[in-house]
Amino acid sequence: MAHLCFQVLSTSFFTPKPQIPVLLSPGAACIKSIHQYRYLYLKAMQDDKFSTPPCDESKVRVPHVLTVAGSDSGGGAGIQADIKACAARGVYCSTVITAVTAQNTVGVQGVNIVPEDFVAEQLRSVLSDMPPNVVKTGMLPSTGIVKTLCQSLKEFPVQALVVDPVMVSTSGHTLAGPSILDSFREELLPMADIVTPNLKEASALLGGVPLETIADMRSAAKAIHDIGPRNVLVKGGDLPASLDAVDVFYDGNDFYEFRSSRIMTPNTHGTGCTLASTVAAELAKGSQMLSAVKVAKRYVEAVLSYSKNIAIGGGCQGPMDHLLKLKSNVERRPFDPCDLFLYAVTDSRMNKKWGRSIVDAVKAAIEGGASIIQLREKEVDTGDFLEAAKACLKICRVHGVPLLINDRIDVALASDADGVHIGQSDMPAHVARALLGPDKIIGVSCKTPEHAQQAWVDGADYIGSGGVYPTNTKENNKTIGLDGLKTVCVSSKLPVVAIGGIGMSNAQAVMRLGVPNLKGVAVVSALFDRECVTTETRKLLEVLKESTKIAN
Ligand SMILES: Cc1ncc(COP(=O)(O)OP(=O)(O)O)c(N)n1
Ligand SMILES: Cc1ncsc1CCOP(=O)(O)O
Ligand SMILES: [Mg+2]
Repeated sequence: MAHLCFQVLSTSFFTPKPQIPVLLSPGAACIKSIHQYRYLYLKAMQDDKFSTPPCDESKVRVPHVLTVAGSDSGGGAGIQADIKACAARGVYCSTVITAVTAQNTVGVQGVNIVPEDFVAEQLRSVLSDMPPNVVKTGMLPSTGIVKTLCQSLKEFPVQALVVDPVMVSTSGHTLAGPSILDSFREELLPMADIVTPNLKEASALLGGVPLETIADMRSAAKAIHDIGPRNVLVKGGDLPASLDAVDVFYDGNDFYEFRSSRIMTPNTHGTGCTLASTVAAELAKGSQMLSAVKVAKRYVEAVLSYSKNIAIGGGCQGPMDHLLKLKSNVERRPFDPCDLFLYAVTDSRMNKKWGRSIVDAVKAAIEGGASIIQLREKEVDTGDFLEAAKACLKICRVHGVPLLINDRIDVALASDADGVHIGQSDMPAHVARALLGPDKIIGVSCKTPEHAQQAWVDGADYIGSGGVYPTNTKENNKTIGLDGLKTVCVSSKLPVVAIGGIGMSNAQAVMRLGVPNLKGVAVVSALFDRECVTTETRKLLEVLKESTKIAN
């Protein structure tokens, strides 16, 4: 079969030259007309038309998808979905707009087709200057636009072409009429690396055959494959009476069925565009087709599940919300140094001694008025630590109390805790920052002004300074005393919390040091090595409040 005559040699898309498709078959001439653009690609490689401009070695090539699609004013589908999906998958996305639609969650109110020559001009602008790895197409509303696109791709071949044959909107509005079907079949599909029709689109491409079963979807995938694309994904979301969502993938040799449980939500607008863009994004990053499709399916499922209850618009077709990863950070309230006022730090040995769980210890400290919690669980298995962190996080979120994890950045990431506290012998704070991103809280233990300066440079949010007084909780820990604490506070650009041997009897002495950036005390044994955590926390809170009254 024609498409088997090509093999990709290089798998890295970050080398200065694009991938090189190689004609394997001696009968290569027979495929020239079908995959003409790849032939031209090869020729262009030989002519060295593709040599990239001399580039600075220090510059990083980013995977890049060009989407050729319509704009959706509602932001759920089309160009807007494509940009969001690519961004969420870490891929640069450029855009050629073929139509501007007025639409919302109720339906499509209007469509304004961009003149063919202006689509051509946009294509030329992008393809001639910033060649994408992959082109993904969505709404192509006229035969002229389809032909213009095919012509441009012959002139500027790309590594892969993903065709989402958009025809009808989710609300039932025709976005590309039957007149484009011939140009799809004759020109665009034979150039495609994958085409991703839903049931209606697959049926339309095949002249209106009814598609009602998975067996029908397989036959359709095969029949569409015969038109020329290298791979076909027939999406079965609209399959009647099926509980699972089943998609059928056919690569010309084998069929694969992707099943996922149906997510009951009205917010499905943009699913098709998102799936195709994610396939394109994964291909641009260097994935093979099958794994790109698998990742895209999983991603769409995750976004659907995340968006299932969001309320945008009054209609019955709500959009998906792609940037789920960023979302949890946006919703979290930013770190306030005043949170350090009464910092409760748990201890696994003390919890064991008093027969309480980590979750019970945290509940009690919050009830007593702790303003921030740290799970300092040195002896707990990772799995148990993670479960405890997730459970504590639920409680902390309800009460608006930040939850930090001691030492374990992996547990903080996996539980989505608010941050970490790390010491001088842990991972450097700038590495923790790179792993945790800009929004998580990072605290660093500092005994000297030099430590404090480095913590600030590294992007920490606060420093913990001590041990102020001798303590049995941390072995071999040098005591810095009130003088050492004051020296660190005076030099620190970050807010400071004092730690080490602090309790009811000495908390006022610490707070009365009178250095403005000393924001509170962090306490382990005076809260947790006691029978009633709530009572001790309450009492300490009163002492601290008293000290601020006296200071003011
Ligand atoms: C608020 C606060 N300050 C200091 C520490 C001590 O952290 P570290 O130096 O990493 O020692 P361990 O707690 O890991 O034994 C802290 N945990 N919290
Ligand atoms: C973790 C830590 N870091 C410096 S001192 C210390 C122990 C604090 O525990 P306690 O409040 O029981 O003295
Ligand atoms: Mg530590």
